[in-house]
Amino acid sequence: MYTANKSMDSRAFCNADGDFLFVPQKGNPRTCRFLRKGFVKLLLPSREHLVHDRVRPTRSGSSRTVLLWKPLRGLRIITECGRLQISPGEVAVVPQGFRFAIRLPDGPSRGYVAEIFGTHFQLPDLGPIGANGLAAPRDFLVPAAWFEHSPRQNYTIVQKYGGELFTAKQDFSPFNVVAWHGNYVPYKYDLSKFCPFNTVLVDHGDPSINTVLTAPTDKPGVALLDFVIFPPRWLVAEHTFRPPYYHRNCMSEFMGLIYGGYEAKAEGFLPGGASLHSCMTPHGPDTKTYEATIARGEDAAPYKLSGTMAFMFESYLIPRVCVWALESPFLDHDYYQCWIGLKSHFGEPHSSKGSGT
Ligand SMILES: O=C(O)Cc1cc(O)ccc1O
Ligand SMILES: [Fe+2]
Repeated sequence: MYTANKSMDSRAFCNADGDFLFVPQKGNPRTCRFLRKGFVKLLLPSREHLVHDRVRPTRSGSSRTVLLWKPLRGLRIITECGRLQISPGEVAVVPQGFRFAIRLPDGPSRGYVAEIFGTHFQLPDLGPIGANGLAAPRDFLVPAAWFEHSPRQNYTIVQKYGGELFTAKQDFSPFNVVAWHGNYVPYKYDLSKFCPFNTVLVDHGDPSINTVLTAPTDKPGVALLDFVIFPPRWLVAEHTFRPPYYHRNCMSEFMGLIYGGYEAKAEGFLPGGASLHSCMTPHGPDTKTYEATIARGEDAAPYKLSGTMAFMFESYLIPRVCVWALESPFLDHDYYQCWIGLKSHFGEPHSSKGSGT
């Protein structure tokens, strides 16, 4: 997880070890007001970026809708191939070996980063889904060539190699590539473009159905890293406990929340926070979510989860939690409390005479 309050100036980073996946969660909110909905639509990739949507009284006594748009700018990533601007709700991949600098055009930023070694991200096989669905290749955007011309004194390149950081000085900008072609390149993706699939009758599908990008291993079914999202979608399953099931997983699950709430946690899991359920650690919805779901009963109508974007980094490798995280004052020592009070809603088995069951 990162926080940043200063742009990289005369400084670039290069990861010789692996690829980075950036998931910005928050930038400096700038509130803009537009009274004409049509205008807003032109500017916004999706409604999910509308943080507030309120009805305000006007002087004449009638009320009108005021849309408050918070663009929540995230990061400007300058790479040797050009520049990528990513806001919360978008993600970017900078593959191994690219030099890049991060600028904060709108002030401090915070978010999540995953690093993978030994392979690269790719789209998951769609299997029986066929040709179309989930993340479409056309929505992955690559930068246009951009370069800095003027000489730069004392430019520092920080190179991560074998887990250590090395620095080198040079008197020119590394962003001096005037044109490029090829397919090994940084890219970005807007998560609101994702086309989610979900059960339309019964049962709860595995979250792997919402894999945006995967870094596969040579063992089918387990990934070095799956980047999975939990986007806005309809829940319609009948005779089904619709939230995530209670489970243990052979992979480890690191989850973050970009905005909104997460369907399995009524309390405690906030945007910008994270949870880690290591391999084989049992987990599932908190007591409040469980009780609310049971109370809705068997005949719950179709229901839309909206205004939310959670994600999971899921890996077959066992993550080691660093000292910084373990000693963080923000560590939730009481996390287990979210399951206190879970109780069975099963009744006594019906005794029907002579049935023997
Ligand atoms: O644990 C979690 O909240 C993530 C998750 C979501 C889901 O819908 C099914 C399985 C799963 O691990
Ligand atoms: Fe899980």
